[in-house]
Parts: sequence; C-alpha cells; structure tokens
Amino acid sequence: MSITTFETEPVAIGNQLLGTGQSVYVISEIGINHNGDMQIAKQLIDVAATSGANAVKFQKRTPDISTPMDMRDKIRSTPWGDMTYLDYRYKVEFDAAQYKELIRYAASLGLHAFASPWDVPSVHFMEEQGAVTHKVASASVTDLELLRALAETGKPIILSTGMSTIEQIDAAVETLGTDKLVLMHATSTYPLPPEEANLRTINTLQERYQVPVGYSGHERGLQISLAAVALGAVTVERHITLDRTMWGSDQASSLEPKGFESLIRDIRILETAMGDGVKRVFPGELAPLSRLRRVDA
Ligand SMILES: C=C(OP(=O)(O)O)C(=O)O
Repeated sequence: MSITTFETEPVAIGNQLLGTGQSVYVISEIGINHNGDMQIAKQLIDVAATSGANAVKFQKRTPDISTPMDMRDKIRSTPWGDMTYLDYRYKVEFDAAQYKELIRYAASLGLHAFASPWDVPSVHFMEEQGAVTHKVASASVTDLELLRALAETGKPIILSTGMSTIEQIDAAVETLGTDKLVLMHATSTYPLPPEEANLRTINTLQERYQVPVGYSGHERGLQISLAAVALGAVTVERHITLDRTMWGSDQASSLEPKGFESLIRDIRILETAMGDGVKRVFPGELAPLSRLRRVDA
C-alpha cells in the first residue's frame, strides 16, 4: 500500500508557516476545559508553553445564538449548582478584558492564541482581540453565514472536517476560498476509537483541495496523532486538561500535561525523521559501509 504526500503552498499563521516540510504547528485546545476560571486557563497556557506547543486555542460562543434551541432549558448539574444548559454556557465564557489578558499572557510565553468562534458576533469579538487566525469547529462546517464572516476577516482559517460529508466540505471550502486555508481531518467521536480515525483521509483532503492538511484528534493516547504526522499532517490539535477527572464534557478525552509533553517531543522527533525523501548516503553510514560492504560499485 503506498502513501503519497502532496506538496502544497504553505499558509502563514503569524510567524509560522504551515505546510509540507515545515515544523508541525501544535495547537493546544483549551476549549472550555478552563471551566470559566482564569487561573485554570493560565495554568493550561503554562502547560502548552512548557510542552513546546505553538498555540493555545479557545472556543468562543454567544450562547444565545450558538446554543441549540432544544438544549437551552435542559437542567444540568454543574460545580456551581443545577442550572439550565444556556446559563451553564454563559458561565464558561470569558469577556473581552479576560481574552485580552489571556492572549497577552500566551504571547508573553511565545504562543499564538485564537479561538473557534461559533457564531458571527464571536468572529467580530475575536477580531477585536487581534487573533492571528480563526478555527472553524467541525460542528460549524455547514454554517455558511459564519464562514462568510470568517472569509471577510482576511485571516488564515483552519477548517475542521469532523461529522461532515465531502459535499459539505466542498461548500465550506468554496465559501472560504483556498488562499489562506488549512484543513483539519477530524472524526468527532469522543473518545475516538481507532476504527473511526480513517487517517488516510488526510491524503484524500490534500489531493482534493490542494491545501495544507492537519489533524484534530479526540482519541485516547498518542499513537493516532503521531501517525497523522507521518502521513503528512502539518498541524496537530489536541485537547489539554490539568486533570482528566476534572468536571467538564471534554476533560476525559483530553491529554494531561505529561502526555501532551510526550506527544510534542515525539512529533518533533518524527518531523525530523521524515526527511526530504531524497535518497542519499548519510555520514553515519560511512563507517558501516567501509566495514560491511564487500563489492564497491
Ligand atoms: C470542536 C472544535 O474542533 P474540532 O471539530 O476540530 O474538534 C473546535 O475547534 O471548537
């Protein structure tokens, strides 16, 4: 079985190029694992920085717009008591001053900070915070109004493709344009079982859209994300948490600090080991060559 990697024009996010042969851009998905607590958010930024990630990412919602109607009045038990799902969604949102502080804090540690805006006002909100890029969550692939607002920012866009058909991705890509677009292969099963990972889709997306393709992972463990890098993923995004037993819907399928650090260590080894594909004799082979080869050609 052959594996093809496609050369695509790199996309710049801030000072970092995303593309074949470039260092893998590692995104620490904080999402809502901060549970609305600035201290936890900053501790997660610390984890991203000490692990060697390139970026931290949040999820930004205007709950009155982005919360599905049939979910709003459902009662949820939370660490702050029983409340409606809508009230809970507000509880885990940060305001403009808090985002400014978090983005400034991340920048002081050498990290990009951005979000997946889940509705149009959240796009404008993140623009006002000066985000370097915007991510489209898999759930938003078919929200063409949101995608048009994102395209208008002129920023590079990272589009995740979980829970989407190829026709839905076609329409999203047409709306966003391919100029500054990075796609993410994703399967939105939490946690992701290996039989639904379908990693060869990375190559399918590269071939079809001719843009850099990364991987947004929800599996337990590290192997599938590492295999994605070997298949040519230019960026890897994983949820991070301080402790998988913390309260919150994404905590259990997140990586803890030690696991995240190991992931990035192994990604850096892999990207170096991928090389350039040009067959050559390496300096380290010369001694074994003279010792072992009997017939010189
Ligand atoms: C849910 C998100 O991403 P993905 O679809 O890649 O998991 C997100 O970025 O908010």
